[in-house]
Amino acid sequence: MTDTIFVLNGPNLNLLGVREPEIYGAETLDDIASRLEDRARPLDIEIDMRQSNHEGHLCDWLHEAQSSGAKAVILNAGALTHTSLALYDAIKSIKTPVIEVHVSNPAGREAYRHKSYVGMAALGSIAGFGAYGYELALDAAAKL
Ligand SMILES: O=C1C[C@@](O)(C(=O)O)C[C@@H](O)[C@@H]1O
Repeated sequence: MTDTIFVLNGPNLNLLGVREPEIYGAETLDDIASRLEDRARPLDIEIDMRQSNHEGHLCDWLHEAQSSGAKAVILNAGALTHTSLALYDAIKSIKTPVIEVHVSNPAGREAYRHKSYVGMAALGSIAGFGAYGYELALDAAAKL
């Protein structure tokens, strides 16, 4: 049976590749999606890649990950990482494992990026490896 992994992306990540490339690199979200699909295919995993600039969509999709029986969620919540108690609660509300991903390394950046509500609820976190972090997260999710 083919497993599905949700890859959820929050605010401003639709602008990856354009937005502050010195921090976030040149790869777009579409580039990342196609590399994830290539990596997932031989593992018999389907990638469901989504992006929204709205917190509620991310909460709804976390709930949907559980109700649809997804194997795991890879979540880059963007700036909501550092502010969203609603995302913390949504992750805590589901049994589906959630892996936090960041392109940059928030722990090495401004103090207001050091706290992660997502990281406090997630199974584990990957940060600072650029877009490749999504592939690392997929490998980790595939092993669960
Ligand atoms: O939007 C983002 C992107 C980010 O999640 C990352 O992938 O490095 C890090 C966040 O601090 C920032 O607000």
